[in-house]
Amino acid sequence: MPDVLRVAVPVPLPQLFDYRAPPGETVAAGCRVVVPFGRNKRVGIVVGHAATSEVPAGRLKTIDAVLDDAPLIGAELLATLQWASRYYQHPLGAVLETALPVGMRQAKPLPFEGERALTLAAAGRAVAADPPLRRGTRVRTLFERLVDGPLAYATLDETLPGWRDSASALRQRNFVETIALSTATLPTARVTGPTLTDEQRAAIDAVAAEHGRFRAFLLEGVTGSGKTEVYLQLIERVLAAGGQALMLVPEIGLTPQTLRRFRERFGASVFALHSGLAEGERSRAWLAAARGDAGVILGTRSAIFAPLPRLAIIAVDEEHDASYKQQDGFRYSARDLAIVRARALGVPVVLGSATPSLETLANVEAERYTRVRLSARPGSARAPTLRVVDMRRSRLVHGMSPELVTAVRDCLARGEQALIFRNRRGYAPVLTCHDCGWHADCERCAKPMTLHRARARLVCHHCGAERNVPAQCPECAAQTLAPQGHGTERLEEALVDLFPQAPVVRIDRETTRRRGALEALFDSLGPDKPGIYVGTQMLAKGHDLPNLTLVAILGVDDGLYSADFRASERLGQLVVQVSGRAGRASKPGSVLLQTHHPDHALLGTLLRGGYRGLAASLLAERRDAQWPPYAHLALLRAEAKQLQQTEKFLRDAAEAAGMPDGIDLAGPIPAPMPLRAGMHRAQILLSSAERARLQHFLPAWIDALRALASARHVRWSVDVDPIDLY
Ligand SMILES: Nc1ncnc2c1ncn2[C@@H]1O[C@H](COP(=O)(O)OP(=O)(O)OP(=O)(O)O)[C@@H](O)[C@H]1O
Ligand SMILES: [Zn+2]
Repeated sequence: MPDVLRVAVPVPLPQLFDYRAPPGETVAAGCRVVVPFGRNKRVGIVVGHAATSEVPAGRLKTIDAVLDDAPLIGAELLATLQWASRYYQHPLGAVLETALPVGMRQAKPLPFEGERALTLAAAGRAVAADPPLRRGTRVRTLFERLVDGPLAYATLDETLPGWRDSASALRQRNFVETIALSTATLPTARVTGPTLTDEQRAAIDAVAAEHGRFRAFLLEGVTGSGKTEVYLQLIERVLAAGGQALMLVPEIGLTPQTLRRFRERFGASVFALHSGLAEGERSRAWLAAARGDAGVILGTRSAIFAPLPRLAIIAVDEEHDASYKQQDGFRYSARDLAIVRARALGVPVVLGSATPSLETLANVEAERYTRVRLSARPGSARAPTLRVVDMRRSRLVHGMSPELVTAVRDCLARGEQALIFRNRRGYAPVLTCHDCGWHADCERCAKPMTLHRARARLVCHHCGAERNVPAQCPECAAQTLAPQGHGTERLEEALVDLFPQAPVVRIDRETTRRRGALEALFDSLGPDKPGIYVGTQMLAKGHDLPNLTLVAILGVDDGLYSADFRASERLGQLVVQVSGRAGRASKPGSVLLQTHHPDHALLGTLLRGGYRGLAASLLAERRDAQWPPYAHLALLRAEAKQLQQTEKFLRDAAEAAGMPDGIDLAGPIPAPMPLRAGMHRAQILLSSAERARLQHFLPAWIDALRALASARHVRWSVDVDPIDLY
């Protein structure tokens, strides 16, 4: 009778821990248990059983409590987590720590499973016909909405921003109360979708034909072609058949529109799952998924670990997006795990993008994935025209060429909206002294600090260090300190100056810090008024702005000459995605790309062949150079206070590696940013034509690294399938 439980405990140690089950009890894999751990108690997950343990019988401890009667994590999810732990070389306990919401990791009863909703209380219902509330006020609006029945908090968040203040006013008069509804009883607001285009219908049919079978699809649809509509209708079919759907998006905060569209279509069975949620809400969504109450989980990266017993389809929108890869701790790719889970479950998975990653395109080329296409925008909308503006001979106005300024003026005169894209927040990327050439650098990163003028601070965008703006040059005492270059803050100032009549809305991390700020900014300009958006890549993602017809792209030049192997791919994706915001409805859109390098090969390829042309040429380059997707990488990063410590560790690591068969080992080499936040950084890059060779090699090597004396003085990590070498 095997009575040893193998338990994963959320600690950064690679092994499982053995415990004895309480006498006479069986505890299934996937259940949470409370275990004594050192001097503390921990909540762990039972991963398996064994007949015997290496721990001597006398020292084998018994678990304190079993928290779940039935497994909280089903067999498929547990298997996926174990696979991910092995593949990404990260301890299973720590993997579980990433996968489970905090609420699930506590030795507490599970939070209640209902959905919080606001409803009229008895006093409110009594006056429902003629409420004593002034007409046209927000309080009255909220009240009137509730007359039709209870509304979930989530629905109110989507449809009545700021409703909480009105709710407290109503609560004071005992007109409303909060109740917990099971999701099944919540009224759903159903909106039907548009008539599909032939291509959309073909895409849906192709995927739906694989219901109940694993198959990976690339939904390659130009920007604005209606990919979201394809996901929505596929999910509709899955729900009708009693299944659940998992939909991953890069960042929910950036695209509140998406959540709104899902809620309109599927009502309260849609649960959002992302890091911006309060802990209680996260747990609630997670449990609703686990119990099968949630029909759709719409979430960011970590939602890939949602337990979904009836999962029947997975969709990953903007699959090329870097946010799917976690960049610290457990460095998994949610996009890749979507494939792993879909295969384990035997369900279709759809990766969608207008600018697919080269990995995914290579998988299509190798016939592992099936491509379905949306080649045009629905209705009268056309793809925008792209033109390169040569800055070399023009006299710039606040960093903008006269051509660009004219185009913005014309756009506003037509009553339309323009988007000025610059991927640099702050006022100016550098502050220099005109007399002696001094510039303000971060001492801990040896890189220029960005001037934030409104806050009157210099900020390092690499480590977050801040300081006051000096009144005079610290080197030569001249009073000639001047900002160099243009960030979004400075462009905003310039645009207000140039176009005093037009509203200018800046969208970047500074202006959207508060919850709901992004939506408020979009609302402030509204869908029809003429005006200007200026901002960073936050503006590149998924926004659907019908009156936006001009996109101006500034400052891509850094990206043209970056050393990172993925820089060209990323730049192409960014340009195409930002461009895709123009002309999405009936009016035609145009894009101006301002550069000092109009003859650069990348721009030429992009202009002539679009993203597909660029991707084909980049794939050929990667094949020649044996870079991913034609090779597989693992990166050992190390950093320490002293350079010698980093170097010593990496030399030892290289020695421990020896000369593994079929694996190229490059390094130790300095990291692209050799100094960051005061730490000296370097790395070793492993590369192999065969994934299996790396997978075979890494575990023993990592064990050896853990045992190195020099490892004690450094922070190190191994990144499997790194998306950059930064
Ligand atoms: N069949 C259709 N008929 C009419 N309008 C449609 C149809 N399908 C989608 N649309 C509309 O077209 C616009 C773009 O669709 P959607 O946002 O789904 O595109 P997308 O491919 O996801 O775009 P992107 O990748 O650029 O974010 C939306 O306003 C959507 O409502
Ligand atoms: Zn710094």
